[in-house]
Amino acid sequence: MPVPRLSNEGDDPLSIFMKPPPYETDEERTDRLRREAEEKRVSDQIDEYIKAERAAMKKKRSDIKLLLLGQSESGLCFESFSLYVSNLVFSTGKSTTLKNFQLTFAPKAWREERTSWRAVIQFNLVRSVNTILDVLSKEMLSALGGGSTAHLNIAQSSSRPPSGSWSMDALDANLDGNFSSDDEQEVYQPIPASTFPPLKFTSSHSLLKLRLAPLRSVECDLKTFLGAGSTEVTASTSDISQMVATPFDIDYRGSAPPSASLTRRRTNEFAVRSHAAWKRSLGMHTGSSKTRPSSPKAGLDLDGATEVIAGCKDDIKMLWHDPLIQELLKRRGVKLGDSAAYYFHHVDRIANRKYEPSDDDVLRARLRTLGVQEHKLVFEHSADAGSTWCIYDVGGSRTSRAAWLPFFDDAHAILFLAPINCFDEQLAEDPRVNRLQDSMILWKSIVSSKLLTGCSIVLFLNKYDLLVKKLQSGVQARDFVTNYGDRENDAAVFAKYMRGKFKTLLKDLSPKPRPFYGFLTSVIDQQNTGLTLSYLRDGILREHLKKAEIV
Ligand SMILES: Nc1nc2c(ncn2[C@@H]2O[C@H](COP(=O)(O)OP(=O)(O)OP(=O)(O)O)[C@@H](O)[C@H]2O)c(=O)[nH]1
Ligand SMILES: [Mg+2]
Repeated sequence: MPVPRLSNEGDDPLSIFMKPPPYETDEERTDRLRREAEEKRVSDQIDEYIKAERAAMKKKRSDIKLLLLGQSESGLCFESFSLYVSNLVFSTGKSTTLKNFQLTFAPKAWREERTSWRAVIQFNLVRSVNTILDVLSKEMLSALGGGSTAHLNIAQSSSRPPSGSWSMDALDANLDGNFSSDDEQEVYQPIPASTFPPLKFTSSHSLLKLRLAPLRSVECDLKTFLGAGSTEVTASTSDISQMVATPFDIDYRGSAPPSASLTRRRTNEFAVRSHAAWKRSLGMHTGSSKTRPSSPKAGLDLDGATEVIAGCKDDIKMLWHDPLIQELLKRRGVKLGDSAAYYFHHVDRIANRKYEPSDDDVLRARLRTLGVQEHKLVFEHSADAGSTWCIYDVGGSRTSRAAWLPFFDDAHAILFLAPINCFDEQLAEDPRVNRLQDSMILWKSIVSSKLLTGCSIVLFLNKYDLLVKKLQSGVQARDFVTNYGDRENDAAVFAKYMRGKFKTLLKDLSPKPRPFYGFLTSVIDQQNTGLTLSYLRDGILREHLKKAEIV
């Protein structure tokens, strides 16, 4: 049966309107066609513009902003005591977590960047060697009666009595982070020389010092090349009063917090950087060592530094494996940073002319973060290939924390790292404050912040591997955390206890109810961290989409 036509094409007003005039000349026709082509071009252009706008809006919606927060701190230099603190490093693992993000979700970009970490790893190794040489020199000098440092105990934590013990109640009373203790100098108490029998150094130690001397200038060169991140912040005692735990915790009384650009202008340390200068100098995607450029910045021949380090390989091994040196480091409580032992263990590979860093080497590398650094993570795999996350990695020292505030405004998620192994350590910046306590003060401030009400917050209780080692070495948690009571001195039990404390703080202090996500992590373990981050990515995305009412 023929379908009845509702209207004849000839009756359609649009068709009538668009119909060419009945007696059109050739010239008029050409003119009309040209006009129509032009109109179509403009119309297509508008369509394209709308399409691009839509895509940009969609992209904007899916761009997650993630802040990596947590403490870290500086070596503190009391000049009159001439302490061996040059290599003191306390951090939480924020930058290492960022590296794990790259390794897990952007492996191709990670592989291209990996070689550029070589200079940092060499610097970390050389710096540890030089710190040991400093301690050795001073000890040998004082054995000859030429110095007074043999009378100083610089141990910061486990080798001294638990003067830094704290209770959860004390935490409640000290929200501002200015925890007071009776004797701030206690950490640096002199001890009588007779406490230890003298160490008998020989001419081989003097020879080692001589043969390793070229590493001094290598350290200087690498430091110049790598920039300010290669030096730990030092603070004089006079700075202590200025350094509160949560400088961003200011009541702006209705006025807006300072913008990122304003903060950026105020001080260079607070600048947002997308890439460290040393990475730019290396062109980031450096190929083999043959094509690696010399640094234009320092006039430094990186291959020359590699040569010197390779030439010192056997002496470095000898220094590290010398039982007398190990005893000296123990007696003097020298801390070389979390990765020193790892790099010494792999010195055959690292102190080599053909050295190429492995993934693990890069995860262990230490370079202090200055201010706030922005990283664009472009996902390479899976359903969200091509989507971008903006990850802000911050410097965690108390002097850096004021720079965090402008980034709270539009953050979607915060990954907060607290080093669970440091329950027996004090801040070098302020020896009155226990490090885990400082982390909890920060956590309280973050979870109670009104600015961050809409933000998902995730906790990493990090450095769990170091906690296991510490408790196994006999350090008693109850000596430092008084409320811990008679619970077992076991890493899993202690971690569960602390996780509970962080959870309670979040539940009690959040302006609005929010779920607690708390993980025990060792972010140098790439496989487990990768799994945790995948889980986290899904969770953050789901929360984000829910808030944007996309699902
Ligand atoms: N053993 C162990 N070492 C870790 C862990 N997390 C980080 N580290 C090491 O600790 C050092 C410092 O880590 P970073 O990630 O640079 O610390 P950060 O929090 O970024 O420090 P700042 O930039 O100073 O705020 C590096 O050498 C890391 O390899 C961990 O879970 N276990
Ligand atoms: Mg960092």
